[in-house]
Amino acid sequence: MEKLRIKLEKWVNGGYCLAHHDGHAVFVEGGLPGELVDITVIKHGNREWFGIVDSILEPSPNRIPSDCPVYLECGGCSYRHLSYEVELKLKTELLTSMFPNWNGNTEVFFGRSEGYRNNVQWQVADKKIGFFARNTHRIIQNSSTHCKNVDKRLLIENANTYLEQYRISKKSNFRKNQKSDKTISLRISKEKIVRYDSEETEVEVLNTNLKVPSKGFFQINQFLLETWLTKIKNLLPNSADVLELFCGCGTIGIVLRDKISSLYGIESHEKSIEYAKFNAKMNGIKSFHYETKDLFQRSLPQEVKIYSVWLVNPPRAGLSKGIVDSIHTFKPKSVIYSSCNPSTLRRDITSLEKFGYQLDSLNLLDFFPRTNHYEVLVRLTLN
Ligand SMILES: C[S@@+](CC[C@H](N)C(=O)[O-])C[C@H]1O[C@@H](n2cnc3c(N)ncnc32)[C@H](O)[C@@H]1O
Repeated sequence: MEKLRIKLEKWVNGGYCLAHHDGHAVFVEGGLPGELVDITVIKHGNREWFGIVDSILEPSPNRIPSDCPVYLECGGCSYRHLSYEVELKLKTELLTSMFPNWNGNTEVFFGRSEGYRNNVQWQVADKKIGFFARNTHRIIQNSSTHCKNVDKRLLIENANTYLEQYRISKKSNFRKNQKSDKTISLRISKEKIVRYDSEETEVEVLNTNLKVPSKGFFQINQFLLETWLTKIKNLLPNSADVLELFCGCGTIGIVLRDKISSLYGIESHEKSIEYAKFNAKMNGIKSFHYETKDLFQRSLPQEVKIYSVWLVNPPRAGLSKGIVDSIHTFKPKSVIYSSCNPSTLRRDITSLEKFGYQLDSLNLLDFFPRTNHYEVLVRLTLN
């Protein structure tokens, strides 16, 4: 693989520093702006190359030693070589640079930067368990014991205590398990650890009990969940009539039920919708309706026009053209949009601005410390 000596210029999205070489933009991981580094080029595109830092000749004053022995080998984190404070500043700058016309205050919310993940997917291969090395199916030695992002209870040595029912507490039985499983996905359920693929999860948040089905989505940052929901609550008008798209098992609407008069929730995962109906009932709600629909396949029905607030929380792909067009057709007064992908969020905001919507709240919630990801919560209001 090609080696290069290169000066890193500036941060760009995705955890990369941008550099240039021989007419190519080079996206480098593991560096900091201003540093002179030796890199290995791991991918050559026609115009864009990707590289990873091998050694640093001129370090930045912002560089700190990584606290993870498998950092960069694993690929899960992008920012373990800078302080969390600098990381937050960087994420805020990257976000605000995507919205140059925004002149309001960008609020930044963060919680603990360690042990925040309430779920984990351990890979199993060659009688080992842990994370894959980036772009490979090779398990990194001992990686199941020292990931700092996951709740300690999910590290495999600790999870054994909780997983006795799976007979993986003894090494011999654990090996037996490895033959049948390619992954072991675990999630925290109140005080227990459960298997994501086959068991439901129980959560208590802001005086609300929720159940999440096996394989159903639930937000992963256990320390920022209440902060996020409270911020959404503050963006909602009183007695709102809400259309909740990509509603999962109903978390947002059900937790914020005191501010909502009526709600229609749509989501494609059938079991999540079953659980949303159950969760609403369990929390004493009668005026919420839920339906299973693929929001990327179908246009929205006429009856959604009665909902003046649309609450959308799509996967990374963002909103489909059908949903954006439906917003144009049905003209809700406001769209509250929470996204884990700032690029698709920006694309959708640009489309909605053409229909007369104006951004009036921009918030960064650092759901994924030490990685290049973060959640963005916005509100758009019709002029
Ligand atoms: C980011 S999650 C949000 C879930 C929920 N708002 C929450 O906070 O738990 C995105 C949700 O979109 C759902 N989803 C993915 N693709 C979909 C589609 N094509 N149509 C409808 N829902 C979809 C997923 O099942 C998931 O529950």
